[in-house]
Amino acid sequence: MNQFGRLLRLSIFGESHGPAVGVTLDGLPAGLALPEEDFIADLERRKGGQQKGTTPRQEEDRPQFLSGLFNGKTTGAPLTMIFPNSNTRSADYEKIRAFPRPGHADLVAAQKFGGHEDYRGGGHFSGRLTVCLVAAGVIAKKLLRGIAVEARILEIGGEPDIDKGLQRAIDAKDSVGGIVECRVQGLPPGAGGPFFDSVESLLAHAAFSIPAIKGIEFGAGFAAARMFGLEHNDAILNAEGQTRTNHAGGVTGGISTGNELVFRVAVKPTSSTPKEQTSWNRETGSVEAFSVKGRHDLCIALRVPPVLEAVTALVLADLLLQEQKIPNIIS
Ligand SMILES: Cc1cc2nc3c(=O)[nH]c(=O)nc-3n(C[C@H](O)[C@H](O)[C@H](O)COP(=O)(O)O)c2cc1C
Ligand SMILES: C=C(O[C@@H]1CC(C(=O)O)=C[C@@H](OP(=O)(O)O)[C@H]1O)C(=O)O
Repeated sequence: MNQFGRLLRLSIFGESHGPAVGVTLDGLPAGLALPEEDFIADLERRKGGQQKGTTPRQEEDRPQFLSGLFNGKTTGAPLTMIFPNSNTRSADYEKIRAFPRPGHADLVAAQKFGGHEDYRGGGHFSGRLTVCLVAAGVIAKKLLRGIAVEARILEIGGEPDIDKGLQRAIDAKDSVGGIVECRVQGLPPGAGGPFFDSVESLLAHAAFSIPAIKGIEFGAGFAAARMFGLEHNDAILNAEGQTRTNHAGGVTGGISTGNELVFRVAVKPTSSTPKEQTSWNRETGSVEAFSVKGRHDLCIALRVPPVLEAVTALVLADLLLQEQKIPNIIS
């Protein structure tokens, strides 16, 4: 159930206000060096509290290795890392327990799990678990030698000037969404398959596993629907499949073309907006006004780039393992 990947299998576990969140990666090649300092850059990029508009909740976010690592290198056995939760404020959630937050998982979780779910901090649904994805992504990036995966924010609240987009939300005392683009350079042609394991299918599957992602498009994406064929076709320039334009975003027939892989995701505005809103009160049974108090990201998109890079790297590493382009033992 809570597993993703074919040869490189990822599972994540834990709750935002439980003792820890964690990740197990199975199928990793043996002999891959994993010094702790190699995790720091991406984990720091994901951390909250570093910039305006992100949660002030501060966690250390350093991996603790429980298995799969010996003498600083992967053993080939399942690798498990955990990230303790130490800065939780669960009382915030007791106060609004009567009100399932619109746009958050509170109500669906209660419906599905009958009230047994850990609702504190969004429990297992929380963006907190993306620390696990980022750590696993650091390892996947190491497997992608010569391939660069980079994501950046394209706009916040429809505004390409990110600071301006964010300031509008701060002034409005409301949350805001955004668009994040991911580009991959150096991906060889031949990864992916025509149907269920198309590069787009797998990346979409992985991207939608990030909480708050509501849309994805590859290359020209939805704009392709408004083009004529001649405009959209990417003229092929040589036997390597290099093309003059890249409306396909680096994938045709579900298979990587060797051109740059380009896709964008839509990140919704944080449901836990500071604004007063209404919800069905599960104690009184009536619809009432309430507001969320707590330490929330005003703009989740600010935190998404390293997470998107991570899931992208995981998908591509899995596909390249299948293509036998990554060895089973790293020497
Ligand atoms: C890095 C990250 C941080 C997030 N921070 C918050 C937050 O502070 N408050 C909140 O309500 N939702 C936050 N979310 C989004 C919720 O986790 C998400 O909306 C919720 O689990 C419901 O899932 P859905 O939006 O995919 O439907 C965050 C998501 C990510 C990826
Ligand atoms: C803890 C993180 O983000 C959390 C994601 C989140 C949510 O609802 O997704 C809600 C907030 O949780 P809390 O109310 O416990 O502060 C964020 O802080 C993190 O990203 O490490």
